[in-house]
Amino acid sequence: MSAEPPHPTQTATISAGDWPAPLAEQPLDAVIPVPGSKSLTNRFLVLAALAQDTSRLTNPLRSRDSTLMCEALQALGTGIQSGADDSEWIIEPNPLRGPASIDCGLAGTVMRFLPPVAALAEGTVDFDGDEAARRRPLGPVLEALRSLGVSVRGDGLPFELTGTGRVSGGTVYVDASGSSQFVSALLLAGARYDDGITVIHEGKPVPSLPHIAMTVEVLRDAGVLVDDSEANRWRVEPSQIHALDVAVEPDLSNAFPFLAAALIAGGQVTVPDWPHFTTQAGDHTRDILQQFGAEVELSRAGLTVRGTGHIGRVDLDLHEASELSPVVAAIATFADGPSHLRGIGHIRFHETDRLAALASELNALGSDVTETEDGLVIRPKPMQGNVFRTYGDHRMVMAAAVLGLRVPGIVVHDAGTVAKTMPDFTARWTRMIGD
Ligand SMILES: O=C(O)C1=C[C@@H](OP(=O)(O)O)[C@@H](O)[C@H](O)C1
Ligand SMILES: C=C(OP(=O)(O)O)C(=O)O
Repeated sequence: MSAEPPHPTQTATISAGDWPAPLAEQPLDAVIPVPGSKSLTNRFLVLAALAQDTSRLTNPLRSRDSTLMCEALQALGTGIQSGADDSEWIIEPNPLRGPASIDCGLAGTVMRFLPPVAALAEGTVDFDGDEAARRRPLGPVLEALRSLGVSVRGDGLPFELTGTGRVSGGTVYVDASGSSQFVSALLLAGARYDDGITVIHEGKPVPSLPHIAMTVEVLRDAGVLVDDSEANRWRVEPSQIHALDVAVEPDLSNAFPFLAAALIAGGQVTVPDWPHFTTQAGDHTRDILQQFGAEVELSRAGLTVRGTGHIGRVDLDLHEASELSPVVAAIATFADGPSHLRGIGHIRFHETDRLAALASELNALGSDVTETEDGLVIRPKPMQGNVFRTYGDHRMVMAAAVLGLRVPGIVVHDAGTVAKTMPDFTARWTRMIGD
């Protein structure tokens, strides 16, 4: 990531890495397929590395976060290759071993999911990541591993973990109010611990619960017994993990800005292959866009969103689907009155402090946005072009693209940072507008 430029007071100038967000000159009419889900791809990779036999993953996401996950698992001994064609990966589990160095980049799924896996390796594994990743919370996962007898030096990135090839397992107490990924991480590896694992959450409510439901679902599909019948308590029985042969669903959170575009620019956008049953938090897209005033139709063709010419104000609790917040905030700047986004205090520790970043960048365009303890209040005002800083956050790029549909002259700084989950986002976006 390059340094953030100051906000100019006049027309923005364009420098390397900047992307002038295109205006929508006419209503949209586009069908936009989106690549595989980050959350599913990285869970499947972890389970495949811990499985008893070779797995096949079809339509995996190819992006910075999934590449980092592959490289980390390979460093621990796992074999990962492209299959017969480019749309599949073959994953061959091997005994996990150190010494290894793991680069987590800025990926929450890598920095949280892999310490409990590395604990099963024999040898020392050191972890680090982007500068911005060092401020992302990790302590509860490392503390839980320590309570199971694993040797860990450090409380966040960078840290070092030394495994003996096995983990006793048992009950751990975790405050997962900072991230659902703390729970998912321990559950994913827990089946391979001698006594399995029981995770008990103690603290304020856990955010992003659909992501834990996703973890439970993929474990069950791999033959693992999971009890999630009680709130804030998850039990994973010790067992083998079956090899996987799975197709990854499209990433519904990455589909969200494309579908939102129909509401902002008018016309319609369809994302094909929308699953009719899914644990992805991105499925909240349907309800959110409807609340803003769009027409939403799930059919054999996929999910179609049509603009109605009206964008209504919303009062939304996004605790379950917090990764959608940046694009929701962008939509709200065009609404017919003030909107309130709640339940997302923890996104201050996502890729960046998303509440501060959104307030700063939207206000620089002329909107009136204030931060609350757990969200944002957005009072729409006329906006004009400016540099839109992205803080290494892929979802800030997506939010800026949505704004640029209607606000001329938005220059998205460091747009390449969107490669965290969608390297060809800007090309797809341009295609959607030109279609
Ligand atoms: O487990 C996962 O794949 C994710 C869980 C969520 O994290 P938080 O619980 O930290 O919000 C979500 O926001 C993130 O994008 C992906
Ligand atoms: C919060 C996000 O990512 P991560 O998996 O790095 O937590 C996100 O994708 O919005």
